[in-house]
Amino acid sequence: MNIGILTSGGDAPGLNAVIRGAVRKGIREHGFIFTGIRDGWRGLLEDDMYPLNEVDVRGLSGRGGTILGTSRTHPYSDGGPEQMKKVMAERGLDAIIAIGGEGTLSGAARLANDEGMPVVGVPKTIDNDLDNTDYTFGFDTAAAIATESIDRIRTTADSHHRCMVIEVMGRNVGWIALHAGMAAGAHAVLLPEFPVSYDQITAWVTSAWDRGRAPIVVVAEGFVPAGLDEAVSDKGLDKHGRVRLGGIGEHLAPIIDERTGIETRSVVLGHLQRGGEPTAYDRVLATRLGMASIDIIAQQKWGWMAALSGTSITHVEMSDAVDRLNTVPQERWEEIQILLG
Ligand SMILES: Nc1ncnc2c1ncn2[C@@H]1O[C@H](COP(=O)(O)OP(=O)(O)O)[C@@H](O)[C@H]1O
Ligand SMILES: O=P(O)(O)OC[C@H]1O[C@](O)(COP(=O)(O)O)[C@@H](O)[C@@H]1O
Ligand SMILES: [Mg+2]
Repeated sequence: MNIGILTSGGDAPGLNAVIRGAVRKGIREHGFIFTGIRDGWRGLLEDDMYPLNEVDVRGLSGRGGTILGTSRTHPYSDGGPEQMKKVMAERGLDAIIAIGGEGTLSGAARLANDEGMPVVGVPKTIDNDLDNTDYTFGFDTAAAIATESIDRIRTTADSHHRCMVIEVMGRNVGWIALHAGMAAGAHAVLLPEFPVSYDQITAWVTSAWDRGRAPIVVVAEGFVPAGLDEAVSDKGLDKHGRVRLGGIGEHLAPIIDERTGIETRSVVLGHLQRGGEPTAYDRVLATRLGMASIDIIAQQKWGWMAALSGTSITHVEMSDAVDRLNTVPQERWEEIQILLG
């Protein structure tokens, strides 16, 4: 079999480890050959691809980014499934491994289930917003980078007796904010799932200040202050029409400053959270998921993806994983509140 591999959506540390795991296992166990498709669905629509062999994936488990490149190109644009089928036939591709988040896998599920295409998936995202898999690779690395950044910001906050607001990624879920906030000992943690009033934020900041601490506020980019209808975003749309989140940190800092009298600054961690080497946890998870995608192909389970359940790698239907977002549950929110303020 000739297997095409593509990476789509925002990059996540561990993508290269998936590619290496899949290619190694596919070649060694099944004698498959591989084709690297550039920049997600764009490469499949535009026939931009190249042969991928064992030498190409050498030493990749710890390398950040994706050697294949990525994009947010929609699979139903520019000729859509019919064009992809034509390219696959010309190239002799027998199956596609799509490595992506909820957007990419929604597309992959449609291509497999509605168009009859031989597509399987591997879940990735720093946001950890995919259902039916316990954790996605990239999340552990992003939470670790955010934690280290908050630790660093704390020393400057302490020195200047300031409040610092740190805005982290995550789109409409608060996993990165929750884990980094808990790991770094933040005094306020603000998640998209649970609106919080300015009064409550002010109370947490003041309580930390009154104990002699420089208050640390971690806010997820998708957080919606109580009373507002939608996330505070000042960045408009990306070139594919998707809302670009970000701006809540800059929104909150002057409000906290004015209400508490504590000098307040905000920092946006941004793409730093996605860059560089994956943690050991993400390397192992990504490698195992990549290898499992080969089992799914060997069993011709089109429309399925590899997933993590506890410590085991399982196979689940992609459509189930994208049905709903994996949001932070109420009990995790209640759990962290005892630590705030
Ligand atoms: N329901 C859908 N069906 C088909 N394609 C989709 C769907 N939702 C999103 N996409 C495509 O997948 C791309 C990647 O999704 P995005 O959310 O940006 O990244 P990720 O795959 O990491 O979640 C989007 O830009 C869009 O082109
Ligand atoms: O890289 P961009 O296009 O600025 O997008 C930023 C978004 O990508 C992410 O880093 C990852 O999102 P996806 O997994 O959906 O690609 C989000 O946390 C963030 O909102
Ligand atoms: Mg997404």
